[in-house]
Amino acid sequence: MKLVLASSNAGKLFELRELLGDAFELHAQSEFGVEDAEETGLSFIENAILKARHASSATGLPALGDDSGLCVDALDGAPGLYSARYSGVHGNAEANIDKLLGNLLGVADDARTARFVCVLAFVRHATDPQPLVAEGIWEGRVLHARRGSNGFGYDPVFFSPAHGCSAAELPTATKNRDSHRGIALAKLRTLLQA
Ligand SMILES: O=P(O)(O)OP(=O)(O)OP(=O)(O)OC[C@H]1O[C@@H](n2cnc3c(O)ncnc32)[C@H](O)[C@@H]1O
Ligand SMILES: [Mg+2]
Repeated sequence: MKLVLASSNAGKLFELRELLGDAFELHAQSEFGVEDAEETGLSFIENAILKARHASSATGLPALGDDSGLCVDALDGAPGLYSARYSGVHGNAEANIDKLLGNLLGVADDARTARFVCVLAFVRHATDPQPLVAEGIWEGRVLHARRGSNGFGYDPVFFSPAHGCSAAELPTATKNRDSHRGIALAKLRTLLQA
């Protein structure tokens, strides 16, 4: 199946291509000159659907939207929906991490609980009244300093107790198997087969 990924994030594209394998031909929206959708929703679900509809409308192809982020308990769920632009500059992972660590200065390990959330939305066409929607959650906590260099975004400061290391210290295949995105995609595949 040929489909368009409604995202400009290279990290997402890389992970989703690995996850989807050969049965899907996943094209970045940039290949068709599609600009980013306005993320005006108040939830990951709303934004994932907005993104997918926008890309499908512009390309005429089925589309996959990914809206994701890091929700930190000590910060009332921030950066959450605004994870990509937490520092004020969209997509600046270094500045986003610096701001996050600054806001958690002095917060003890057991109060640094957090989770990665990913919602994937699939639309068959731009006005599809029945988008397929799947959510994945990955529990962990925010480290005091960066560890590792794999992955993207907040991976260097996200500690996964299940793995005993940061997300950026995991090989791609392990992150993809156990991450919020990997879990959401496994659920979406089940919905696609139903
Ligand atoms: O909207 P698109 O174009 O898809 O790209 P984006 O980077 O703006 O994506 P989001 O709006 O969904 O914001 C998600 C942000 O959450 C963070 N994030 C999401 N998944 C992550 C992961 O697997 N590892 C690390 N950080 C992640 C990262 O900072 C992303 O930029
Ligand atoms: Mg975005």
